[in-house]
Amino acid sequence: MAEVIIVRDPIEAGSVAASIFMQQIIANPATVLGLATGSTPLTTYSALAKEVREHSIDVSRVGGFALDEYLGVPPEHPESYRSVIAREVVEPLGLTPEQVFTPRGTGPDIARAGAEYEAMITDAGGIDIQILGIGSNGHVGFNEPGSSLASITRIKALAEQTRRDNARFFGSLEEVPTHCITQGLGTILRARQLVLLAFGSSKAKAVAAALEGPVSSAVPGSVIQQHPRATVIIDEDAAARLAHSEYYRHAWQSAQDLRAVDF
Ligand SMILES: O=P(O)(O)OC[C@H]1O[C@](O)(CO)[C@@H](O)[C@@H]1O
Repeated sequence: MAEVIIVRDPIEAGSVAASIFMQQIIANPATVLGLATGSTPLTTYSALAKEVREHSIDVSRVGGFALDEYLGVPPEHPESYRSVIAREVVEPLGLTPEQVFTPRGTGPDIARAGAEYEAMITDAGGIDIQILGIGSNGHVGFNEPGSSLASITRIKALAEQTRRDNARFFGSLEEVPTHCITQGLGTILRARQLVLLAFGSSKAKAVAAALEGPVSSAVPGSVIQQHPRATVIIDEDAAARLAHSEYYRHAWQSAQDLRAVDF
């Protein structure tokens, strides 16, 4: 079972998650990060960048792999996940673009892009710590409901709900791509540590299903239950539908402990 930490707001979640990432990077300066996009990880990335600056952490050997990419969106497009990761992670953390990889969403022989990406992750020694958001329909990465629990990086169609959710990043719903390339649930489960975050009432149903429902491809986020080393950091609105929130609230103490970690 994942450790569940309920926090007051996304800022606090970001500082708790950044502490976990810092511990990992300090223990292993050649850490391979698994990187999510979307709005959820933003407070973690900015808190981590602040910690890295303030403690002059050497990140020259850190590597990174993004979870997913839109299909057919060129890397230089401002909403490609390559661009988003460059803005939100590479620049603030002081990494070079060569340290971080995103799945290829364009180019020749696109059907091979998933297998290529899997090979790149394997060659890098696997992902040490993966940050995850969860979609309002329970998706993680772009593994929409119905994705195989053993799936690897591949091309997928985006659910209509996900396209609507992500329309805010594009001019209109019509401009949101229909397909993506995403790490699979099997790829995600191979990461050595998972940190899943969720904020707001729109995520409450997905969070409850993922943490307390059956492990099922109907709720891709439920794979978190199968991981031996997973932490879930959620605000009170996202925790609102959990049946066992008293137990999880108890975990609030560990948020205090994590914040007190002295680097
Ligand atoms: O964080 P958001 O924008 O709510 O999106 C939920 C999740 O969906 C994805 O954007 C799909 O890639 C995740 O990376 C993200 O965390």
